[in-house]
Amino acid sequence: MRDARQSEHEEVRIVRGTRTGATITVAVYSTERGPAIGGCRIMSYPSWREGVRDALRLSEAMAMKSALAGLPYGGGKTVAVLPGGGLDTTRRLDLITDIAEVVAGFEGRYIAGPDIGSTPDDMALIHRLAQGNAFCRPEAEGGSGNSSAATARGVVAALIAGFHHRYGVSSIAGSKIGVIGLGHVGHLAAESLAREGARVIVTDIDSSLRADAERNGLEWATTDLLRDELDVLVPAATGGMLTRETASTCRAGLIVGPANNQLADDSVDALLHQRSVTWVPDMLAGAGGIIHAVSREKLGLDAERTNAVVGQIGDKVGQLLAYAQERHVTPLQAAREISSDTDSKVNA
Ligand SMILES: NC(=O)c1ccc[n+]([C@@H]2O[C@H](COP(=O)([O-])OP(=O)(O)OC[C@H]3O[C@@H](n4cnc5c(N)ncnc54)[C@H](O)[C@@H]3O)[C@@H](O)[C@H]2O)c1
Repeated sequence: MRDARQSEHEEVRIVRGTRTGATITVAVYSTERGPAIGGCRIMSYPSWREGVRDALRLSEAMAMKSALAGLPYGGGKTVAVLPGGGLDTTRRLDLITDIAEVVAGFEGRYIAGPDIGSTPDDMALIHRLAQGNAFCRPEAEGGSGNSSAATARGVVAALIAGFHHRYGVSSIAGSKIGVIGLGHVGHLAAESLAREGARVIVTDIDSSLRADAERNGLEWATTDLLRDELDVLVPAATGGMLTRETASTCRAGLIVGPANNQLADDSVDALLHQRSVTWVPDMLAGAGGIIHAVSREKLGLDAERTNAVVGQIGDKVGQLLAYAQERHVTPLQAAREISSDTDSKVNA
């Protein structure tokens, strides 16, 4: 039973970077399954408290992601609040060094990875300064490199499995799919879905991406994808897009995408469920990248075997949605129950 007065996080450190003054939060939700892993987010926030709140939410989601993916790791997250006015190259290196110092203090209980605002090169520096506790260094330095392609592969596997559950067919050819966010993951996923024969409509706040998208067979949206009639909506931008308001007007039958923390709050999951919109939890749909990093760097699997493990996300999505249907629970409840069940098996 949750006691709302007590933190569920195992450990949270909020540190003012000695070189940059940036507020850096490292939140470790749990190390029960193994060391906590989670990305390092560097972005601007309205206040440092918002940064801390994001670290708390994202680290909990990472714990669920690891458990659902069956990885021998717990969940953690770093959030560094970008100082006003941004950072030049030297100050940015100072910030990564500040972050590495905090990561090093966890002595292996937390392992960093890239996320919004950080790169495989940053992980190489953290790896050097924090006793090797960073994933996804560039391949030339012995790491598994950028994980976006694996994340996109996992999203496509999750989408096809979700499609089968929702519509009873496995082929997405001819379906209408909307993708919000054409960044590292979004553009790879969108192009791959178009290759499968879907009509893929895309949007991004960066309109300079339009020409490239159209060259690659994607349609640029002229309407609001969050309100359009779609077979599938793919949130691939930032989190929090599914609010009570957008969920109550959303006309997609299925929502599945990589964006972390898509639901503004847990009540949105229930609202989507009531409205018969099938939502695939992002903790599972977006797990391809972390599965790739762990499989290559820690489990020593080759590229082919790693791709096969990433592809198993499809089976896991099918199982999760079937579990939710059989027990009359929402997908988020199902994800919580399945992940805590795998945690208790680890602890047994
Ligand atoms: N990269 C990975 O391997 C990975 C793994 C797991 C989860 N994720 C999550 O998936 C999402 C996408 O990751 P990414 O690496 O492609 O990020 P990215 O920063 O490369 O791309 C995000 C894109 O979304 C666009 N965008 C932002 N706000 C938008 C809005 N309101 N409407 C439309 N477009 C908007 C940005 O312009 C950008 O092009 C993020 O939430 C990330 O945390 C990524």
